[in-house]
Amino acid sequence: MKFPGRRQHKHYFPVDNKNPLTNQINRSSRLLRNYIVGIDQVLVDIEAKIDQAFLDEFDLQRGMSQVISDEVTEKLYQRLKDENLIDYEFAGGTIGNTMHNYSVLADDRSVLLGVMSKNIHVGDYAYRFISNTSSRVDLNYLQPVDGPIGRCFTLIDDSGERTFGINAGLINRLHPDSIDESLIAQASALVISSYLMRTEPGDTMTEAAIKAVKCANAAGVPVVLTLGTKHLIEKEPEFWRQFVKEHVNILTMNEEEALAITDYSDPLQAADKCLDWVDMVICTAGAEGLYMAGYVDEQYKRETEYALLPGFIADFNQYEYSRPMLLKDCEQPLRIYTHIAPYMGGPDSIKNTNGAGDAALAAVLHDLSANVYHKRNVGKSSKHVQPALSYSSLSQMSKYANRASYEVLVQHSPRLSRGLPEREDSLEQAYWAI
Ligand SMILES: Nc1ncnc2c1ncn2[C@@H]1O[C@H](COP(=O)(O)OP(=O)(O)OP(=O)(O)O)[C@@H](O)[C@H]1O
Ligand SMILES: O=c1[nH]cnc2c1ncn2[C@@H]1O[C@H](CO)[C@@H](O)[C@H]1O
Repeated sequence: MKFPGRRQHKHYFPVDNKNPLTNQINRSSRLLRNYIVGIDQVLVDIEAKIDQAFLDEFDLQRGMSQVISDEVTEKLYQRLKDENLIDYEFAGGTIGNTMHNYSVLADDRSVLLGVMSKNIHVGDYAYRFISNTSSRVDLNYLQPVDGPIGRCFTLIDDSGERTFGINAGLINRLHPDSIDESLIAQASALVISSYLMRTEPGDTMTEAAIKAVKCANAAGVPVVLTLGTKHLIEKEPEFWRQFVKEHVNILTMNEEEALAITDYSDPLQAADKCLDWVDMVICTAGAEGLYMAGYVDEQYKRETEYALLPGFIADFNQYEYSRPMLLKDCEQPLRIYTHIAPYMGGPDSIKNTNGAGDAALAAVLHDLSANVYHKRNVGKSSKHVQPALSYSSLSQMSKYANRASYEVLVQHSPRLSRGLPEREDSLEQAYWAI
């Protein structure tokens, strides 16, 4: 497992130095591995450039992720083909992307739960999904189904706004019996999305997801929820508040979803509100960058060396150098916050923002699982006197998340094709130093 950049010696791992006293990871003994689990509606993205008239013709609401019938799907697909509008067809799904990106960044195992067609033919969607997914993503637990996986028409208009049309296939047929409880209980995190609750009568996905969540809660495995799309939250904000409060440890959202669940349009204020319900919050805010919020016990707080920032909470970044903790592990909890502007001010030209938030989450998951990995293998390290949730500080994680998002913005696909460079040619070493 590697992090990008060169960390200062005491923060850097794996450790180059082979001195057995300073490096307790003995490379000749077998290291204890860890993994994360995600559940998704297994989808292939079909991306095309369209205009408003196209959306109107197919009765699609701009900016939304909406389910479309087989009949509409066939007409829509035919139109895209006839007019040569399709840019690419590639594995997608918000959690599928996150697991893939995590495995690419961490060069380590993640497990994806969902369905997969029993009969696969070269070139079909199921084939494409598998062949566009990192070999580090363990697909052995997918539940076979007698029919197609889903298709997600990712329709991009001139302003860059994307509208999703989902042809569900059998994506919501994941059965609770396919949730292996011991797999979940031993994971470093369980990652789900609000989309898993958008099902039709007869579907079993929601039940399966709830089973996995309850199992993770009982085993003390952090549950990570990504809010998916604001419209789902706007429909039932109270349900989501309750769900998040009862079951979720880490909440990820963009500023629109944050507004839908908290009623606050200021991402910092919204993140702060969410700390009433969860242990850690990641709120992406497009061109404004990224906010993170969490808890630390008073005795472990660390002051930032950056300038203090004004905002809804004055000097909100004061303790951003602290490593976040679960609220239950804090004797005297202190709320900590950080903000980071887009990496290098954002790319000169954005190819596509689709999946930028998924990539940020993948980076945070890498940091979280690195902490579990290190704790399992070097349990006596002074690093683990503090029962922290992550390996790095809130500030450091936000840099990593931001860097991963940038990589997605400058390519067409929401999935990374390689890890991040260990050294950044374009950056001072100091960017990664703390
Ligand atoms: N217009 C932009 N300019 C610069 N950076 C951007 C821009 N849009 C996004 N980013 C970067 O990407 C990150 C995530 O963006 P965004 O808030 O759009 O995610 P999202 O809406 O959750 O994406 P998705 O749901 O597609 O994964 C931001 O924190 C920022 O670093
Ligand atoms: O209903 C859905 N379920 C699962 N994933 C979805 C849904 N709608 C859109 N995306 C996925 O979100 C990713 C970008 O974050 C896209 O790749 C798309 O596949």
